[in-house]
Amino acid sequence: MADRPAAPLPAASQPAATRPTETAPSGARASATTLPVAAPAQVRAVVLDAVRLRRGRAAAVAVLFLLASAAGLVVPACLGAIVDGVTDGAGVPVLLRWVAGAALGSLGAAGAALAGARVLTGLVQDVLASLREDVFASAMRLPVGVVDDGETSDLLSRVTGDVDAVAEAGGDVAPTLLSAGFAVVVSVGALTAIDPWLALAGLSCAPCYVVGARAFLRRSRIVFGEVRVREAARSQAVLEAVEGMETVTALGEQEQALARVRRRAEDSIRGQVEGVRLRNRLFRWINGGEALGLVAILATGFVLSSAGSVSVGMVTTAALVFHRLFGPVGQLIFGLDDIQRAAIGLARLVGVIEAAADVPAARQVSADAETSRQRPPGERRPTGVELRDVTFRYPTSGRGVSGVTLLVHPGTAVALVGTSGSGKSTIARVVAGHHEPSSGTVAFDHPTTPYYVSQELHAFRGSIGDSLRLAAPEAGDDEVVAALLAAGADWAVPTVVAESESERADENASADDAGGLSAPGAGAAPQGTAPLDEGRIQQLAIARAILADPEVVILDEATADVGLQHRAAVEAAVTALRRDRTVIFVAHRLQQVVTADLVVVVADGRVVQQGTHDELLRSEGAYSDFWQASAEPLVAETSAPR
Ligand SMILES: Nc1ncnc2c1ncn2[C@@H]1O[C@H](COP(=O)(O)OP(=O)(O)OP(=O)(O)O)[C@@H](O)[C@H]1O
Repeated sequence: MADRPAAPLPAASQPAATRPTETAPSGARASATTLPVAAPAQVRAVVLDAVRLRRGRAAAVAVLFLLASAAGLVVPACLGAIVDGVTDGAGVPVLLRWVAGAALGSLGAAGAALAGARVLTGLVQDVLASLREDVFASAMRLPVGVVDDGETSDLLSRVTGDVDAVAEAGGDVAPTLLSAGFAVVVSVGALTAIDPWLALAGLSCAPCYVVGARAFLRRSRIVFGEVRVREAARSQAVLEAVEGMETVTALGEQEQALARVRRRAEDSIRGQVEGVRLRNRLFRWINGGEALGLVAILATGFVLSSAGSVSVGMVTTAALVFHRLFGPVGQLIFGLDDIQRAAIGLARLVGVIEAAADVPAARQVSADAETSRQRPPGERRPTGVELRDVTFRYPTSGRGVSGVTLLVHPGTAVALVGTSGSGKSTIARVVAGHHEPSSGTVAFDHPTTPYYVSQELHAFRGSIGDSLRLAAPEAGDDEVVAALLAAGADWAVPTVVAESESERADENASADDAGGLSAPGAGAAPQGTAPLDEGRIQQLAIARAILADPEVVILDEATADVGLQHRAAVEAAVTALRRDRTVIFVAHRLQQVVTADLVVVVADGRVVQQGTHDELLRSEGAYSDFWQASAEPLVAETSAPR
């Protein structure tokens, strides 16, 4: 058997008692939300690592953008030569050669830029995909309260909104940033080659760009953040008024409701006007810088050409080289806002990874989790589990389990039974990897990812599809639907289908809507008609586990907290989850125990009996006592301090 490489912690199911990372890791700043935001150095390290792993493609991008910038210089150089040719009275064939050169140069530049952008887009998408996987895998190890605190839906907003912000910036801004960067370097080089004074004159625009960009960035985050807040408040007021129409009408408060909507709409408009003003101020700085640089180049060129050190054609080339920077530099400066948003998004994403880094679950296990999901179901390898002389004590109470030895054969189900506080959940959590044994070993037949489902009920905010995909980020709609059906959550299928249709509609809408105003909430996923009851919440938790497709499942009283009316549905879901897997379950009802291949009786932190149900019934001991007492539920609500 292979020693457990540190067990994972499916986020959606971890109990409060084992929340190990409520502190931010060093270097990560705790945000107002539960999850930390990574420090810039951490973000840089993650991005550089990702690029280093793809250094071939990164080098290709650099070479292509460099080529594009260099080829782009051919056009102004040829135009300068044409000016000189005309001045010197060159013939038409000579001038046509320069025209052809300019055409070839622009074609070459466009081709190289296109190829560079293509490779870059693939690279960015690839980096993002692996980042998103890392974030999901990390989220799997985070405690449920951290994953979603019921208020802010922080994790879901990170893996959707932040990934989108980074993807947007990666797709649109990164090519602009790179081409502008290379264009600036190559152009300054070209101007220097013509005459260093011309390069210096061109650089006179830099202070305007720097001052304008700094002023913009200082305010943009606040202003555009405020715009978003005010827009949300306006939408909220509209929604409240519409949803509460009957109450508003009954109380005769229509005027107040309308006034509130009007106030918030005006607030929102004021915010947007402020945003437009901010952009206009930036425009002024950019245009001022461009005018200054161009005038400086022309003036310097005039002096130089009068002195005979450069030709008029060369000055023309210099002016055109400078002019061709207007587009990319302007785009770059206006893209700063997106870059900033992407940087914040990245810091929030890396924050999730950093938060999970302290959880005692190794990264390799997350990789295992993904591997186990990618296996075709028929090829799932049943995995045995062996605990040898395992001891674990809670530092705060000194209680726990000791000397636990237990062999779970591949594909079998083991029930842990015992009175309250006897140590059943502790054994389950040790196998799940939530607690590292202070002595003894937990070993699996082969590296695997046990999936832990607790009795804790947690209704995720956000869409059902997203909440299921926490266990399997790349799962398609059909897989999500299959998991829901397997868990008997047929009721959720129409919602998930509507959610993904609405997401597609949103994507199409945002593709059509180039930065325009879309109706608030347009395409929002239809919400369920009623809040989820505990039975449905637990069915979703089990569907999530089915989607994760683990080889070993640990069920810690998964049906304990659902009401009697939901028990049958949840137990049916549990039966589907258990199929063809190795299962360790904490039983709280005798009826569940008879379904186990092995029953393990725990008392006072130790295993006191184990065997099949029939064997244990035949022998005297705690188990037959339980049956004789026929207590229902099995776990007496007694003693045991926590
Ligand atoms: N987070 C914790 N911190 C300190 N002590 C704990 C903690 N969790 C459990 N214990 C103690 O460890 C012992 C074993 O608890 P455990 O939860 O494993 O029992 P259990 O058999 O699962 O009980 P129940 O059926 O009530 O859940 C108990 O004495 C309990 O008080």
